Amino acid sequence: MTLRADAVGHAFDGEPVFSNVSLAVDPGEVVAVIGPSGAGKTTLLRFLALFERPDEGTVSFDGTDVWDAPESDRLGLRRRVGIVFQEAGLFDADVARNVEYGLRVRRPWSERLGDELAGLLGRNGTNGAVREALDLVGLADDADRSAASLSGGEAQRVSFARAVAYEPDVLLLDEPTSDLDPRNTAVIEDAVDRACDRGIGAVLATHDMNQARRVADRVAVLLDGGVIEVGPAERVFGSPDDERARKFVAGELVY
Ligand SMILES: Nc1ncnc2c1ncn2[C@@H]1O[C@H](COP(=O)(O)OP(=O)(O)OP(=O)(O)O)[C@@H](O)[C@H]1O
Repeated sequence: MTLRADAVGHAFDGEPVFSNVSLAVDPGEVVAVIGPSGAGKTTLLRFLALFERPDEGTVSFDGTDVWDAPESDRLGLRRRVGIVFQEAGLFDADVARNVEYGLRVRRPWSERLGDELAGLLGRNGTNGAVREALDLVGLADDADRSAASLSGGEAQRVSFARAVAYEPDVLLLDEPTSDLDPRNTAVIEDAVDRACDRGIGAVLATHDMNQARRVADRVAVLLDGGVIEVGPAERVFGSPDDERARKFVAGELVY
């Protein structure tokens, strides 16, 4: 499934953030959105997550304009997106419960009812998906640990597992490793790779140019109120067309 923003623009309290932004993510690809603080990376991800509607432009899934669709369809489409924020946001329960939560809230209620019945019969029904997701982030043996006992890096890996557990079509990753050490960062980057090998598309907002180089197939540079450059990572980092993009990726633009 392709998630696409077309000619999206938005202003907060009369202050434009960006205009005419178009970006698509296809199955299996990682698109990095890089740009200085305040450029609107999070705002763009929030539109792609269907959290809110942009002032201008459209957001569509496989050609279906999300905000033109009936609300019930929109809720269904929203379930096809997994989101990982900068902060893990786990609740006070064990690791497995936290990951399972993703499965429960994202699935239609009829399927959840199936889980409840399975639970009443003494079987969880979601164990396989939980274990697989934890395995992706190297925490398969930590399912029973309490979330409160995790390090920040481990908590963020659980948050990633929670987002992939129900097999979304698209993952939106908003600075998922900006607070993490290199080892935990590498685990998450590897998990992104493996999730995309399974056909999940990902949009990664990051300050970390090296991360974008390592992980992204395509890169969009969001700067000065718009996407000033978008293309294969190699080209955007190697020979961008836009002079501001060149300076930005070279670390010569100071904001
Ligand atoms: N809900 C809001 N109300 C008012 N202004 C907002 C709101 N959300 C974002 N903004 C403003 O929009 C601009 C873009 O913010 P956004 O968080 O999308 O940038 P960003 O590129 O993600 O920044 P960072 O890299 O620091 O996270 C900023 O000037 C911010 O202050």
